[in-house]
Amino acid sequence: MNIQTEIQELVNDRRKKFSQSIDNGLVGNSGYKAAEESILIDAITALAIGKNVLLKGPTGSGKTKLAETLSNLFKQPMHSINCSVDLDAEAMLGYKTISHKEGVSGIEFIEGPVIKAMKKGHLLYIDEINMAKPETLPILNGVLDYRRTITNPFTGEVITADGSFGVVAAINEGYVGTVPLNEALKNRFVIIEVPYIQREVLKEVLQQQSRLQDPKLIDKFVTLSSDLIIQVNNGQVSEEAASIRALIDACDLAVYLPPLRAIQRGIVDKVEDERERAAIYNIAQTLFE
Ligand SMILES: Nc1ncnc2c1ncn2[C@@H]1O[C@H](COP(=O)(O)OP(=O)(O)OP(=O)(O)O)[C@@H](O)[C@H]1O
Repeated sequence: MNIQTEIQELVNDRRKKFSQSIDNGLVGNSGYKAAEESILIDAITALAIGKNVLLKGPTGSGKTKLAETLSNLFKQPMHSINCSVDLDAEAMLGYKTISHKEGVSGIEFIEGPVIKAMKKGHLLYIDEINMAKPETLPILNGVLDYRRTITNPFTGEVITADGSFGVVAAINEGYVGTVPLNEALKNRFVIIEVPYIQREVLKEVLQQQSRLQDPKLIDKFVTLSSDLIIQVNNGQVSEEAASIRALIDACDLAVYLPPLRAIQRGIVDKVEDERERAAIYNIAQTLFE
């Protein structure tokens, strides 16, 4: 068998195994539920063959949930970096500190998430990758390409990642405070789009993750979400109005408060623009009054 066929079989086996896990519900009730199966299968396949995966989607679309689900499926713990303008090499790689062991003082290096994940062959999750300053992440270029290697600038140690090391990143393009992702960085990833789930899949997620149990109310919230997504696509309201996180908040509140007030607190008031807020509230009124 030539090497290409072998790789193909490896991937097929892994896909089969994971498709079965998905079919058998091993992703679990609290796992990521995909709008289309290809999202999960492609992310699994890319990781299985050693590609870096970039999850691209709006706020509250389940990117973190998907990363956690991948970590569970691969049985690989996940180490996270949360990007911000303050992110620096120390937050990614680690830092030196004074240690006192058995009465002797010395300098110790405390490993950060990148080094830990590389050495242990775990997953590295880089959240909001486009929130970091453009000059911060290039230090990871060698980690993110075929070299899988970094020279720790604080210790001089050359680290090559364990074979099972994997990288998942998340990006929310266009969100306030983000910068366009550097091309060389983006080029090192396979892109998986993570859209908002709708209809039956959304219903399942609400049933499993929110406190709300009333099936009629859940159906109305699912319709509200579809209507909001239409408005988002028409450019009438901003993407965050359709966030599943916000919808779960509104459903949870609706167990205790009148639904319209729950929607006001959970969804409407999270949106900045006055006109958008009024548009969302009007849609909710037509469904819940
Ligand atoms: N497809 C999905 N399957 C399961 N849960 C989902 C899905 N989409 C959203 N959720 C739920 O919605 C909430 C928000 O999801 P999550 O935090 O993963 O979003 P995110 O895309 O990482 O958001 P952000 O960009 O703001 O960090 C979580 O409670 C998550 O469980």
